[in-house]
Amino acid sequence: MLRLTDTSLRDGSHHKRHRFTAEEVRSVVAALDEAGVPVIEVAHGDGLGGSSFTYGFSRTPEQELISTAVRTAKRARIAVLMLPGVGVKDDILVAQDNGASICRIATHCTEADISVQHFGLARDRGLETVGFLMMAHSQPPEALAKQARIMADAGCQCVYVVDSAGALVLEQVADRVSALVAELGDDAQVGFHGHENLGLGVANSVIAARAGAAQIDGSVRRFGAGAGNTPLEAFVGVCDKLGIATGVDFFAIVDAAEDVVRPAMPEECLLDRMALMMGYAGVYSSFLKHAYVQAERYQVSGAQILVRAGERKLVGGQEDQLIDIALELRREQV
Ligand SMILES: CC[C@H](O)CC(=O)C(=O)O
Ligand SMILES: [Mn+2]
Repeated sequence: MLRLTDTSLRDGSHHKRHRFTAEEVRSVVAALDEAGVPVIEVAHGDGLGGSSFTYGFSRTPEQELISTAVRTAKRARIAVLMLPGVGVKDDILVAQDNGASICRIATHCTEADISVQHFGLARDRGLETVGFLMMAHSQPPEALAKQARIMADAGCQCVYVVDSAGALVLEQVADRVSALVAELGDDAQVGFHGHENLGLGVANSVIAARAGAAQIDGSVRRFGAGAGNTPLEAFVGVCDKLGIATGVDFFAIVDAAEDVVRPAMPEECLLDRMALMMGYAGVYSSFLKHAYVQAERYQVSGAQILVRAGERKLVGGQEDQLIDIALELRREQV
């Protein structure tokens, strides 16, 4: 059975500018759990420890949201995400004390070696582990496979091809997933995390599953960064039609999307000009809200900021360079 993880309470945190309340987490977890979603990720959008001036402060401490999710879920397991350097190892331990049982460690897709001690710690503590190779469009399949090997050797049980920019197109997903499957064999599973910036989340996820991915991420109602993530309810429906078992009830997840998750969203995640630029230029989806802020502050085009961010090949953590780009555009205008 394909294992699905809903990321709306983590990736959706970017779209909501990290303003989740405990009540929203309770109602979303209850609805997804009832629909049979097996894993629900909860954390600040930028992972454990992300609440900061750089990334935006959480309205509710993330550990409180995690323990609320754990207390609410009857069957689903609660996962957390952390980026080494944004969070620290103690954050993982606190999340485990609060009941999280899956630890997802994310690095830029050329930097897997910074995750080694985190996977070691998580496995020593009995946590299930997942690795995120972010911005996977930026590296060829063979290079990604080598990075996946580093994670698997460190104790990662499933390495994800993470299309952070929503820039991968069909075969590009298949090639990357297949390369990881070939490299990892029985040592670790492979997963896929998509974004909708070119409107391909569901198609890319089907292709990933056909190429051997055993775990797929999505967010109900696309509630995620950029144009959002693969809409999980649509993906479940497509899987039903293709005969791919997910264990999730299509009708229940559609109701959850409409009646519970949508009211928790500030607005729909749009496939608009800014989102399309990210997919086209290969920009980290979580830069979207930061680009809006700098475009407004310096009165320049947000789309142009994103196009230049793609040209500069910025990676997560370089949000401040959006300010440099905005200033550059401003100087050119003057
Ligand atoms: C900041 C972490 C990032 O949002 C992880 C992720 O979901 C992605 O790279 O797509
Ligand atoms: Mn994402």
